[in-house]
Order: sequence, then structure tokens, then C-alpha cells
Amino acid sequence: MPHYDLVIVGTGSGNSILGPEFADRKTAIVEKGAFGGTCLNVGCIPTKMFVYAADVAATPSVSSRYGVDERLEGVRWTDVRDRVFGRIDPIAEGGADYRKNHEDNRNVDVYQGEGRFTGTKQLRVSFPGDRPDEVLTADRFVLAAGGRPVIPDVPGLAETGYHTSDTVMRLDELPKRIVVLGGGYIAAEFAHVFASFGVAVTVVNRSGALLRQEDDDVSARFTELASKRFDVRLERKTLRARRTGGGVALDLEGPQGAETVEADLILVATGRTPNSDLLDVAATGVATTERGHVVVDAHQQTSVAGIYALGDISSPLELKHVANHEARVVRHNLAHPDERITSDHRFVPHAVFTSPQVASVGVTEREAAATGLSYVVSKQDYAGIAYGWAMEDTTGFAKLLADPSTGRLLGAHIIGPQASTVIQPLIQAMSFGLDARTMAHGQYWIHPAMPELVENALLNLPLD
Ligand SMILES: Cc1cc2nc3c(=O)[nH]c(=O)nc-3n(C[C@H](O)[C@H](O)[C@H](O)COP(=O)(O)OP(=O)(O)OC[C@H]3O[C@@H](n4cnc5c(N)ncnc54)[C@H](O)[C@@H]3O)c2cc1C
Ligand SMILES: NC(=O)c1ccc[n+]([C@@H]2O[C@H](COP(=O)([O-])OP(=O)(O)OC[C@H]3O[C@@H](n4cnc5c(N)ncnc54)[C@H](O)[C@@H]3O)[C@@H](O)[C@H]2O)c1
Repeated sequence: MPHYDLVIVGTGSGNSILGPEFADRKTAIVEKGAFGGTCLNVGCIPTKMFVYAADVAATPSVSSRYGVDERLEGVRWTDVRDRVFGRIDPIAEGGADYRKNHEDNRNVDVYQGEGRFTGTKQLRVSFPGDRPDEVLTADRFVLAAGGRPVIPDVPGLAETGYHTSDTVMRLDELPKRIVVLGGGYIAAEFAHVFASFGVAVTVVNRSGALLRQEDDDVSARFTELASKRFDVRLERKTLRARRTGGGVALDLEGPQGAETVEADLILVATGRTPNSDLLDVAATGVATTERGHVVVDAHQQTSVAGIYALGDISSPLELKHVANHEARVVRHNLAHPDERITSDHRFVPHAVFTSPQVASVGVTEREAAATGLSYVVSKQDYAGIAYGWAMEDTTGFAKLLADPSTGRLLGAHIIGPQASTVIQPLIQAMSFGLDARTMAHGQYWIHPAMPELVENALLNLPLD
């Protein structure tokens, strides 16, 4: 039974831990799928490459407002797909090869199999094919095994067949009709991608709004705009999935009674769940929350000394920049056990790369009101800044919340072109404690650029 100083389970953000500071330790990394994890192989990176192509495909639909008439001649789906995976797959293979064969990693053993705890600090790894299982023990473990899509308990769904974000990007041909189950990040991004490529998209959601974790004003605006582009069915219970002569069908129950949606395929996008159960972290004594997230302290250590966790297996935020931040904390704490640092989750931003883009940091107005925070609000439309005129934007806006006594920002929410980029100075201000007035007046804002949206939103705050 091989014994290690350190074993890492998962090669997403977990793969970035093994640096030169561990060269004198006996280490191993265990991965059951493609090297690089969700973000590289089936998450952030491929989706954003598809979204970029979708944004390009969607331009003719709006160009006439500038007096420019364009036509989309066609979408070569397999070329779109192969551009993405032609770039990504070699990176995953190169990552595995580096860990297995490069001399930097002579102290690293790579196990390409599935790990499952069988006792305290004891991990059984099973491999595809005939290779017998191996049991590894280690002084320290890092749990970086991420999560997986949740499949709702809909009668007939398994027999009918469905896609998730893990599979839908590798389709051999573009469907004509797609039904997306769910109304969160993944639903919003893929609905935009497929609709831009000419697919008829139906979105079926349980609740009454899309992107409902966003500030209510943003969620309402996105739901309104999405309803013009896609067939959006809200407040629907999915009773049954079934095959039809020409494809698939979902039988729904909604405010107007029973109805059926037909399509060529179903994309399930109803959230993700951490992999702590499949890894059986309980067998090594690691505690989890009710939703299955591994419980960690501020140093990212689990309930067992010497076992750390990071990313989606322990964080309900489920974001790559969070997993990367936590990996840096774990890496430091493993290398410097007497000078451990803590992770910082104060101002975690996110963006939804749909159309229009959505980006957010800090509290929503709903959260501010619910927690009794004292706050003031401002709003600025893209339509009210010069660059918004250039784009003929009539629907985007920024909404800010600030503390009236200090002027510090509490939350920022943007829906509109390049929201994921436009929001960055607000994240910076919140992270470094810059108050809204100093931020607005203490620097030049390039005219007439898109960040004037932020400048005006700051100036609109009723402070003083
Ligand atoms: C479609 C999609 C789009 C996304 N887009 C964005 C985005 O734009 N921006 C953003 O910030 N985030 C995005 N995310 C979220 C982001 O991908 C995750 O937050 C991030 O990848 C989590 O990293 P991780 O290291 O915790 O886990 P992962 O990257 O999931 O890595 C876990 C690894 O562990 C392996 N593993 C699991 N169990 C075992 C086991 N028992 N034994 C061995 N190996 C195991 C898995 O195969 C996997 O490779 C997206 C996610 C999805 C699904
Ligand atoms: N741009 C990004 O950063 C990005 C992109 C994609 C995914 N992600 C990460 O991946 C995670 C998972 O994304 P997601 O979109 O699957 O989850 P989500 O939590 O964002 O949304 C799930 C949606 O499914 C709906 N739902 C749940 N059960 C349902 C059912 N039975 N029928 C119909 N609707 C149902 C919910 O109401 C909700 O709208 C996100 O939380 C996010 O952190 C991030």
C-alpha cells in the first residue's frame, strides 16, 4: 500500500497546487476524467468560446438599427465545435503528459482512476479495464473533486435520454429544436448559444423568473428580454419526459394547466451537486453540509487535520475564480503549516455570459433589505451614456447599492453589453474599500467609453 506525504483528488484547480515547493515530498494526484477538470473541459472555457461564436452569429439580427443590413449565411456547427475542442483537448492531454512524464514531476505519481475513501486517510482507486484497485494512504489530502449536474426526478427522463452541459457541446449536428430545463446560469448561456445558431429554444423553469439569484431588477429585465427570444415557460412543473415520433416531449403543468413541449433534445440545467458522496468523504471522517458540501474552516481545512478542500466540492459559489483562489490558499498552507493564511470571500463577483451579459458583486437589494442593512440605491441606463447611444442600447443598466454613512459600495449589478468587463472597477473599489464619491471624482473616466456607465451610476448615488 503506497504511502504519500500528500495526495490530491481532482485535477481542476487541484492540479495547480503541486509546485516546486513540494519537490522533496512524495505526492500523488488522482483523476477519473480529463485532466484540467470542469472549467477547462466542459465548463467556463468551452462555453465562452461557444458564446463568442454565438455573439458573432447574432450580430445580423441587430445590425439594421445602425443602418447596416447583414445576413447570417449559415453556421457550420462542426467547425464551431471543432474550433473549441481542437484548442481544449490538446491542453488537457498536455496537462496529463506534463504530470506523468516531465522531470518537474518526478516526485508525483499520477493515478488515472476514481478515488473513494475507505478509511481514515485511506483512498481506494479503481481503474478502467482490468487494472486492479490500489489503496493509497497519505499524511495529507486535498479534496478538489468538484461537482456534477443534478438530474431532477422526472418520470421517463432517463429512458427518454437527455443532455447536460457535459455532453451538449459535443453534438454531431445542430438540433432544430431544443428544450432547456432550468433557468439559471447554464440555461441562460446555452439558450443564447443555440438560439443564435438558429435553433428554436424553449426554456422551462420551475420558478417565476430566470436568473432569480440576481438582483430582482436584473432578473426581471433578463426574463423580459429572454421571453422575446426564446419560448419561456415559467412556474412549470415537469410531469413526464417521453419519446415522440420526431424527438422528445416534456409534459408540463403550469398556471394555465397541462401543456406539452416538443423538441429534438432535452438539455438539463437544474443545478450542480458536490462529489463528496461519490468520494465517500465520510469514510475519512470529513463532515459535509446538508447539501453535501465539504465543511472547511477559513484555512480551507476540513474537519480532519491535514485534509484540505477547495472549489466546488466545498463551495456553494461554484465559480472557477473562487476555486483558484482557494487552491492558492491551500497550496500556501500545505507549504507553510506554521504561517497559514485564510481565504477571502468578501467580494466574490460573477458573470453570466448570455445576451445581454449579466454581472454582479456584493449584496442584492433583496438581501440588503432582508438583513436590515442601511443602503441607498442608484441606477444608470446604458441608454443615458454616449457609448450606449452608439450601440443603440435601450435595455441595459447598472444598479448600485451603497452605505449612506460611509459611501462605500455594498453591491453592484449590471445587465448589458460587456457587463462582465464593465463591472471590474466596482469589484476593485469594494475590495480595497474605496468610497463611491472618491472613486467617481478621484480619477479620469475615458470619454466616451462604456465605463462612463459606472461613473454616472456612482454620481447618481444619493450620498451627502
Ligand atoms: C457549463 C459550465 C460553465 C461554467 N462557466 C463558468 C464561468 O464562466 N465562470 C466561472 O467562474 N465558473 C464557471 N463554471 C464553474 C466552474 O467550472 C467550476 O466552479 C470549477 O471548474 C470548479 O473547479 P474545481 O477544481 O473545484 O472542480 P473541477 O474543475 O470540477 O475538478 C474536479 C475534478 O475532480 C475529478 N474527480 C471527481 N471525483 C473524483 C474521484 N472520486 N476520483 C478522482 N477524480 C475525481 C473530476 O473528474 C474533475 O476533473 C462553469 C461550470 C459549468 C458546468
Ligand atoms: N458564467 C458562470 O460563472 C457560470 C456558467 C455556468 C455555470 N456556472 C456554475 O454552475 C452552477 C450550475 O449552473 P446551473 O445553471 O445548472 O444552476 P443554477 O443553480 O444557476 O440554476 C438552476 C436552475 O434550475 C431551476 N430548476 C431546478 N430544478 C428544476 C426542475 N426540476 N425543473 C425546472 N427547473 C428547475 C432553478 O429554478 C434554477 O433556475 C452555477 O451555480 C454556477 O455557479 C457558472
